[in-house]
Amino acid sequence: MIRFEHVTKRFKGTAKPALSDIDFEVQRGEFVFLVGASGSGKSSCLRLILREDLPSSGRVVALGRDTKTLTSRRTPYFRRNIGAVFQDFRLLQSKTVAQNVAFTLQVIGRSRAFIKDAVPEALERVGLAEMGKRMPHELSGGEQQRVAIARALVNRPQLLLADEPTGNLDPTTSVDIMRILAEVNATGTTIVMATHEATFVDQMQRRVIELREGELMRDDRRGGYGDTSVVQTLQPEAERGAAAIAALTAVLDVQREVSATADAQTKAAAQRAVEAVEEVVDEVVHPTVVAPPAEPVTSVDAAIPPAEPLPPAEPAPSAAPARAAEPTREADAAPSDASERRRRSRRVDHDAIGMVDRLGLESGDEEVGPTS
Ligand SMILES: Nc1ncnc2c1ncn2[C@@H]1O[C@H](COP(=O)(O)OP(=O)(O)OP(=O)(O)O)[C@@H](O)[C@H]1O
Repeated sequence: MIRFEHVTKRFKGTAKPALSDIDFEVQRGEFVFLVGASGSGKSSCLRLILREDLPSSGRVVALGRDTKTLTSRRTPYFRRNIGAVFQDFRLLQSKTVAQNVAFTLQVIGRSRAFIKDAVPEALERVGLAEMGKRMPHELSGGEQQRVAIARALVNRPQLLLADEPTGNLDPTTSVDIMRILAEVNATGTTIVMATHEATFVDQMQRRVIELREGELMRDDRRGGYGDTSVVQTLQPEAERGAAAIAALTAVLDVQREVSATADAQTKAAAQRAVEAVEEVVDEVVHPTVVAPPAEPVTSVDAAIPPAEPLPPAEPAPSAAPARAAEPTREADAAPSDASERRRRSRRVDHDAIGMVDRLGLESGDEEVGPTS
């Protein structure tokens, strides 16, 4: 799904690279936390995956595409398979909740029938089924982030990138967001999330990649935020059943398209296909699916079940010697002025350049889909 091969990223006018010789691989269906102090290179990693930047050396392969050989013209198509969520939500303030979610689909030319089904479905998924007509400023921060997640998911991306999605939220609201992300991951979407939130990282026990000053310090299959265990790079195994769930997601997509256009016989065939895949998925992955809590979430501990226990991992044959000795709790500190300025300028860029530029193409351009 994602592969970094000896990736170094240097920015003009900086003495030290933002990323130095980074190597890791993310498999389909994984949930990966990127942790590290402010300035350690987390956002740079996400920008490389989204092809908002290119590596200075090394290779970034995402969804089967080498981002260096992907042309700018085809990049918008590539990005359609990647949802992105940011700390500052980035909603279009002049549009309603439903219009925000629909906008991405309109930009990429989805049919009206598809949009009509997909938008309420996405809002329902994040618990905002009743709020489609509200304006963003009428929502709480947590609700705005849920809209942003619905928007990121509405086109059923294979990969969701989240850059500190709970950074502007209080702890209880953050729990809601993490629960939604855990549920999204349980339905097969790969998630890479940059975060400073030690609590969630410790509690969820997912894979943790730790960066420090642009270097990869730790890659733990089931890590905590401040884990100081021996540093090693592990080859992750495929998450159980993730491929099957991804297959279901794909079939449901087809079914939704079909139900908008096809005749009764085709619809019935699509329905049978869904049921067959659902059966397989249920058998294969049922134990790993995260069930939403029956009660409203009241505490961090009760909210997000940790990942299932793993069979003992084989030691990595080429385990690197320990480079990390200390947890990076300093990441909790407020971001520097420079970092805040950068964050703001990125936001302005996104709003100004707009989703149309990110995702839209001229008519007649060729579709570029993922190859893996
Ligand atoms: N466009 C840029 N030009 C110059 N330097 C940059 C640029 N973007 C990032 N950097 C530098 O690269 C390093 C890594 O930055 P990055 O934003 O990836 O860190 P981060 O871990 O995401 O930090 P934060 O948690 O504060 O968002 C920092 O030293 C930063 O100043």
